Amino acid sequence: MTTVQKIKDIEDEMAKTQKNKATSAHLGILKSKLAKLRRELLTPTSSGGGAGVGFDVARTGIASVGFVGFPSVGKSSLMSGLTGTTSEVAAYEFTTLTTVPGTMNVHGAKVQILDLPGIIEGAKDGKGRGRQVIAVARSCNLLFLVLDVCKPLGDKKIIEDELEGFGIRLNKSPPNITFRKKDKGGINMTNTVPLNHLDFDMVRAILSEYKIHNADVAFRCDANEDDLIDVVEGNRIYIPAIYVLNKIDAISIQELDLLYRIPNSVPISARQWWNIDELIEVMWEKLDLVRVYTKPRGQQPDYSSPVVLRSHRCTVEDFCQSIHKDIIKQFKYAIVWGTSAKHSRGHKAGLAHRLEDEDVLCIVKK
Ligand SMILES: Nc1nc2c(ncn2[C@@H]2O[C@H](COP(=O)(O)OP(=O)(O)OP(=O)(O)O)[C@@H](O)[C@H]2O)c(=O)[nH]1
Ligand SMILES: [K+]
Ligand SMILES: [Mg+2]
Repeated sequence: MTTVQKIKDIEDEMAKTQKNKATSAHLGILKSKLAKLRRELLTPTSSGGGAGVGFDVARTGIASVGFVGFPSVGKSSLMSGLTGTTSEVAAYEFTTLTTVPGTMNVHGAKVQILDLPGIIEGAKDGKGRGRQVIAVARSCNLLFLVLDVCKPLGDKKIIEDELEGFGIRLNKSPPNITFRKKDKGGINMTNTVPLNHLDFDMVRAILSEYKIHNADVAFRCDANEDDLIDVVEGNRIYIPAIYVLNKIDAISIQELDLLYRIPNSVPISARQWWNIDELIEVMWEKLDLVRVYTKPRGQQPDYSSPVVLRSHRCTVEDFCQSIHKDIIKQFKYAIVWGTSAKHSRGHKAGLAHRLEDEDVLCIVKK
């Protein structure tokens, strides 16, 4: 039996099993089995998995945004308009067959855009080029899930399931669970908040499915079995996503009003180039980048070309590293102006100081 068939069998069994107190541990075990099989699919082999020919492209820019969606929803139309790169647009499905890279400037930051082939239901299990597409998506800093407004909700669910099945978690942060394997002592479970979805038996059942019989598990969030499996599996990727609802030129104002209720969504028309400003604003927020303007001593700051950092690595040291590795050796102190500075005259800071968006920085050398 192939891995895909095994997955299908377990999914069928889960669908047949009623969810209640008596079956919850059994369902937890099935979910763990499913997670393990999906990991097998993810692991690159000679016959597939990973990114493939035409899918690996050179990475440029401070961040990359992948366009994922069903065929012909308008991914290439949007990507061509944003980047000025030509990615073929046509009325037939599967026009785009590989990763097509382009770059755009978002508020001073150079961002790479990756146009991808359309995916279909079953993509994660090897249908179409789905696995290659999703493998590229896993490596992006932000995803645009492009949907056709004429059928957004059904498509949204299918695409989310495809990505979830491949270990991608959208607009979510890692569950606050710490998990440590031990040599002996059994399973020791603690929680700082009430647990409404898990009890000791379920936790033990899930862990034993992973042949883990001795471990400390500490829950600091109201986790469910999926969260626990994610932590045990450990290869989950948490990526912010924007639902780009395209082709609003084809619907009425009333229908548009309803669409605005979908969280993390931006309705646009790539054809008419409507509401692209809002899309770029939301994109900028989700990218969570930090622009730092350099000020040479005794001169005005250079506002034309900021040094752009990612928000989890934005100390003065990260700033120096991103310019040149030798700057650290000559570094004496920095003077910072902006929201991270304690006073407006300029704040003397060391390498560990965390910078904020639009700070101005002057490096004083030894
Ligand atoms: N009405 C309307 N049509 C659009 C819009 N954007 C794209 N289209 C049309 O939708 C069709 C598909 O556009 P593409 O940009 O090729 O779509 P894609 O998602 O890249 O398609 P694949 O590469 O085949 O997956 C083309 O005929 C476009 O002209 C839009 O905003 N409104
Ligand atoms: K197309
Ligand atoms: Mg395309």
